[in-house]
Amino acid sequence: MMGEQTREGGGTTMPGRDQEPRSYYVGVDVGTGSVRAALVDQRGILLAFADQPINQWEPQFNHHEQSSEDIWAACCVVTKQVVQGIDVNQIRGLGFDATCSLVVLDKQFRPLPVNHEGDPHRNIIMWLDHRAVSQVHRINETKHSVLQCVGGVMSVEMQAPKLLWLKENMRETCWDKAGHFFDLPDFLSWKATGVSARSLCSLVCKWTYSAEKGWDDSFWKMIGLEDFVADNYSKIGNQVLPPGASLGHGLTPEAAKDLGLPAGIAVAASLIDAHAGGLGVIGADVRGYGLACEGQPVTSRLAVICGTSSCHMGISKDPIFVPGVWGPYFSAMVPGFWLNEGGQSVTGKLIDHMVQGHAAFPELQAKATARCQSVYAYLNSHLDLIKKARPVGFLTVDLHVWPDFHGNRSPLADLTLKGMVTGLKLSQDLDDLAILYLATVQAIAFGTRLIIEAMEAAGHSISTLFLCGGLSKNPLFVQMHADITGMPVVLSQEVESVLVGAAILGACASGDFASVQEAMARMSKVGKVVLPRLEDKRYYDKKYQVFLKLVEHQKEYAAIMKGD
Ligand SMILES: Nc1ncnc2c1ncn2[C@@H]1O[C@H](COP(=O)(O)OP(=O)(O)O)[C@@H](O)[C@H]1O
Ligand SMILES: O=C(CO)[C@H](O)[C@H](O)COP(=O)(O)O
Repeated sequence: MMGEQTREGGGTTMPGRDQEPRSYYVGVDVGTGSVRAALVDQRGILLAFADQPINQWEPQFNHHEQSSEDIWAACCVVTKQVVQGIDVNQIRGLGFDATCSLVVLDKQFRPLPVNHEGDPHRNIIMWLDHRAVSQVHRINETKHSVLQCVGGVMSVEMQAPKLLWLKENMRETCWDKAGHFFDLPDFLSWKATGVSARSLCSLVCKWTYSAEKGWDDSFWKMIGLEDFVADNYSKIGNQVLPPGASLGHGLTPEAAKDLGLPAGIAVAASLIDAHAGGLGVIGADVRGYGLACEGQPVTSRLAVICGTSSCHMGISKDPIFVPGVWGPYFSAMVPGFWLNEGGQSVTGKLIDHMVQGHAAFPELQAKATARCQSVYAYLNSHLDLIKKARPVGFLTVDLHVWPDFHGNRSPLADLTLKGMVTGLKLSQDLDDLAILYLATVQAIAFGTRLIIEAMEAAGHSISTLFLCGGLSKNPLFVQMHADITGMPVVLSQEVESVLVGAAILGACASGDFASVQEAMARMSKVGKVVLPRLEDKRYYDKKYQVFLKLVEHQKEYAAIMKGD
């Protein structure tokens, strides 16, 4: 399935027909399920958008793989689409963001298999791959000081355990032959420019690099990856640049041909996708919306990027250590600020799983198709029908979900946790599916509340949420986040704000803006504010109490089963 849409930008007609000469930037966003590109102008207006799904393989449970060649080919398709019909000489810069997946290449930069089947096409261990459980346990047992900067506990989704897994499980076929391990955003900028410098964002957030102290030799030696120290980190990056910095001589002629762009245009050091979403939303001018954050520093804003997973990005002037929340990471998103990143590993993926796995899903699909609606739009209108006079959220008074079907990333940092549902009945009709969907959406919002409470207990002071990503297109998801956290939710003028973030990188690399902060202020804009229904607070406070009991009970069950 391929979607493409172009639309008018802020009162203009089509790109290129403006009276004023314009500068354009191309943003490319590689999410878990698809690659998207946008043509964006210097005001942050999206003039063209295209997307294309990408392949994923799950050869075994908890093993998730992708192909870097497949992803690059999709980047080329969508980029060519968004620049069709414009004068490409007006394109000033290109920025990439991507999921934090691990790309493995040999010494000649060719893909190497990360699987026992030996399929070299599948050379990416995806971020949500949980194959390295034993490795991450051993890494955490070292209690090395670098763990303080990942919330005290390293996640199995980070790169060090995956690298150790490759060394321990695929020594001859992968480890010994490998020449380059890239985070996916850095692979893309290398592919575009031939420059293998890594972004500070990926190395700091997923590889234990410190913006102030660099690599810590003792960590790599302690976990059994001393190989990297011996060759001065050449395989994982010994040249590091801030996101938005211009790379080498810009786009190479070969990549320019692939992407349909002029050779030599500026290409930026990239960002992880959640961080690009953060740049796309967090700096917007909120004057005139009556929001508390208008009179508060930018540190009162929490960007929540909700796609396959949700990432909760909070910034601070001084480092804040939040148990179970990644960071503090210096300058990994907004330069000069510390970043804490909370997260839920599966959110969009969980909603899809619950809906698609239900017995009434074929009926839902047929009815939604008949109305030319997405299944989510259909479910939302179905909930509106069955709620009668009550607020929709009250339909789940006796149905509760714990959402950690893929472990808990934050703030419990426990990959052994599982999903829970309580309140099931014998019915399996469409009403039942709609209410289960609602309870799942609510559970994800309660997870966000738990993360915010952990961040506030450690010193953050958050008043406003800025949502983006695929799930922010779902009005029920947005309203539940407002109601359950009690905070207003700001949605950007551009729905595809992650792409605005990627374009901000391209704009910075082009030199058109003096700083990331300046580009953020000019290019991110408020579209809509969704206020919490404070009258429902008591109900959600009670449901939150149940939510917390669920995990308490899950731990008790595990303890009972472990006992003699
Ligand atoms: N129009 C929509 N309405 C409701 N939910 C949506 C819509 N579009 C996407 N989603 C949800 O968003 C998730 C994907 O978000 P997306 O940002 O595209 O993910 P990723 O960046 O991880 O590829 C899906 O799992 C789906 O649940
Ligand atoms: O770890 C992350 C960011 O640090 C993200 O969860 C990961 O990159 C996947 O993102 P998405 O859900 O948008 O596909």
